[in-house]
Amino acid sequence: MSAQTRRPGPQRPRGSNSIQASRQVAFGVLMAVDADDAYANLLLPHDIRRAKLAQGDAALATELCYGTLRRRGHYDAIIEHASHRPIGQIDVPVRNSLRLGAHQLLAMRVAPHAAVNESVALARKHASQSSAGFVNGVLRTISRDDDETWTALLRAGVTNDSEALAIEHAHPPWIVRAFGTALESEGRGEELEALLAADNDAPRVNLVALPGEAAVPENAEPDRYSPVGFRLGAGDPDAVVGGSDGTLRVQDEGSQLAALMLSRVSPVEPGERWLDLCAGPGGKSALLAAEAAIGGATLDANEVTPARADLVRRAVKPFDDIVDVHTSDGRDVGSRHPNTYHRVLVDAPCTGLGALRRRPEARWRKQPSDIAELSALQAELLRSAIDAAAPGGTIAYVTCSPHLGETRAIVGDVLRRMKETVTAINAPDVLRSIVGDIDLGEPDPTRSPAIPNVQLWPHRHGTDAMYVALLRKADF
Ligand SMILES: C[S@@+](CC[C@H](N)C(=O)[O-])C[C@H]1O[C@@H](n2cnc3c(N)ncnc32)[C@H](O)[C@@H]1O
Repeated sequence: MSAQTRRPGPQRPRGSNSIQASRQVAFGVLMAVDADDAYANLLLPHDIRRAKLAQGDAALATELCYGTLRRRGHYDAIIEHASHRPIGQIDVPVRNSLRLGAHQLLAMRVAPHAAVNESVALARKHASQSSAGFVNGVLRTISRDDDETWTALLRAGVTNDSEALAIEHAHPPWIVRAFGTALESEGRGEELEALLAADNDAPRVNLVALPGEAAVPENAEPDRYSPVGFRLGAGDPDAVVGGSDGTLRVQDEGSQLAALMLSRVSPVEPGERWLDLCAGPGGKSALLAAEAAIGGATLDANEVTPARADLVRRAVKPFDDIVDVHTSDGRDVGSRHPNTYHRVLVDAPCTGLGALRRRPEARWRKQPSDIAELSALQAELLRSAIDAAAPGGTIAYVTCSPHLGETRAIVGDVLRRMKETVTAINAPDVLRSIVGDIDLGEPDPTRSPAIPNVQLWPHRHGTDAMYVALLRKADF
């Protein structure tokens, strides 16, 4: 790692030039995300433990880090304005000191002198004495106005609505447009602002109690929709999960519903064979395995990346008598095992645009070009899943993205090209049979074929923006 990208070490004693441990940890993660493409949600908990932060300091480090990363593009635009320099021309440690300072000045109730002084100290320590003066000057300029005023200033430079929303809600404009298009396709374009705002709220930790193995704890708050999901009112989720032998797991409610829509689409016949084509790290495999065990079915869980296949093995450990884990390219599974499986899940690799609220930096990393690359793979995996399905079998196509290029475009194309082989099952009806009443968008009647799919949304359902389509293979 170069001197420019060096990450700060653990907690240091405080002094006139010292930096509070929470800021040190947050800054280290910002640096690793910027310079080494690290994932904040994986690195931050590790660094908090390493620095032995007490609970309050850990919460502060989390807000500093996630808050700064979520609004990074917004702060960059303000920094460029205040410094008259493109963000890409500011050294990595200097720009991250500035971002951290900007977040404290504009979005947190931190005393301005503390926000400025600690960012200056970070720049002095991780860059140079001269950069400390630059950071001081830029942050003092930023501190003269509040976030509302800066936002109005940035907005004054744009003329179209999606760019204005992008500035206000700190999302890249192309993502705002993609979300707008997806909502409009359900006749819900007016919900765009609520969706963008929901992406900026950290989600509460959601858990699943694997059916047949564990019950929702009595003191827990049951999920709004998932019959096996819950949240903890108090208590440490890690401790609850750790003490459960793998039968209580952290899992978004939307992911639970996607797995249950496949396992409960029809009564399970003993001896059924199920396939999870893209299983890593194994969250849905674990829930499918629990459901399979109850119904007398077996599960093949496939994952192309060996390290992620190991995570699947760990996730399905309570069910190792009925689950086999394989490490194949899912695109080959259909030709190798044609007409074999009664239920197939394709939880396709996707942009993850539906889970931006839990991956703070992700929105700034994604590119529109990711869609074209992924959609070719998604289509191949879905075709392989259809080949692998037994006659009369069910295929669930799932993405954690609402981008129409990854959802309806893929399913619509398959339905058109393979209309002799597959038909769409009414997914909203299947979901309602599991959860009761739920407010879902209507399929757009102007699109052909109209696909009765399910699109969940953070702002409406409190879940990740999970997409589910169910297909039935013809019974030749
Ligand atoms: C969205 S994730 C699946 C999440 C998983 N179902 C869960 O709930 O934990 C997609 C997975 O597909 C895997 N993958 C990517 N390309 C693949 C391929 N060609 N064949 C099989 N798996 C693939 C990725 O490594 C990733 O683990």
